Amino acid sequence: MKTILDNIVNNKKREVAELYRSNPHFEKAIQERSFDRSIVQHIENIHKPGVIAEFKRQSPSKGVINSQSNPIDVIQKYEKAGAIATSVLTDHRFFGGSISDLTQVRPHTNLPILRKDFIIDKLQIDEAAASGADIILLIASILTEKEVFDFTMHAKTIGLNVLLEVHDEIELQKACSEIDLLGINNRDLKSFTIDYDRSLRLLDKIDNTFIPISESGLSCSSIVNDLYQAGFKGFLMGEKFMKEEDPGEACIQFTRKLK
Ligand SMILES: O=C(O)c1ccccc1NCC(=O)[C@H](O)[C@H](O)COP(=O)(O)O
Repeated sequence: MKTILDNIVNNKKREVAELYRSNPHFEKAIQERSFDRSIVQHIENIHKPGVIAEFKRQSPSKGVINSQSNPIDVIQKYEKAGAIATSVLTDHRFFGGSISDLTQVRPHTNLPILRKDFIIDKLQIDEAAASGADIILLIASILTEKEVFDFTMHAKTIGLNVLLEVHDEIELQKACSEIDLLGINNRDLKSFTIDYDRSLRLLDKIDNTFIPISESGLSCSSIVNDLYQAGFKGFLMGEKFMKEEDPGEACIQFTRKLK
């Protein structure tokens, strides 16, 4: 039986084919990119949990989360809250986002921006760089080890940081030394169940050259503080903020409780 993730990837293949057909020219925008927003430096300079606050309108697991908020307003408040980076979901069909959300917010924030999407082709990496992203997400479960390596090298060549998302030890074996951030997803992308202990169990197995990030289903400051004490540096959080009428304010309130 097909999972949601299979459907997302199949749809992504159609979108990538369409992108190729449109014959985009990303080279100039890539050459003109500025390289002043490294999440690696940000994360090493703060001495508390680093929140990567996400702009997310809807999701396969929760349906519509927030259809009202404006990405610029939200992300400016995320910055005020002290987030170390922001994540912008650019998938339209399943998450209600778009690449124009990314291009829109770029001039209005100094935060490093993660393009949160399902990357299956190098052209999407070029598109991310040309549209203002500083970081891309690679999801180990939908890529081969070779693709993880090739896409990472390509992203690094054009000045992007790479967050590799894994869910178990088998996926962890696809990591290559050039990635910057290693994300452990607490959400099982097949069943959508959340298990924070997954982060803790896998943490010991992570090479200490990677910056460990705990992703998804995080809503409680005490859990984030505990995961930070255990060794996680960054925390990718979307729904906790986006389900509120004022997501930026929710982020401000949340980050005050981190230590
Ligand atoms: O969020 C989902 O339902 C989802 C389903 C299938 C694939 C990916 C999915 N989420 C993408 C994400 O990475 C999350 O938006 C991100 O980790 C933040 O999670 P949360 O704090 O639980 O909104």
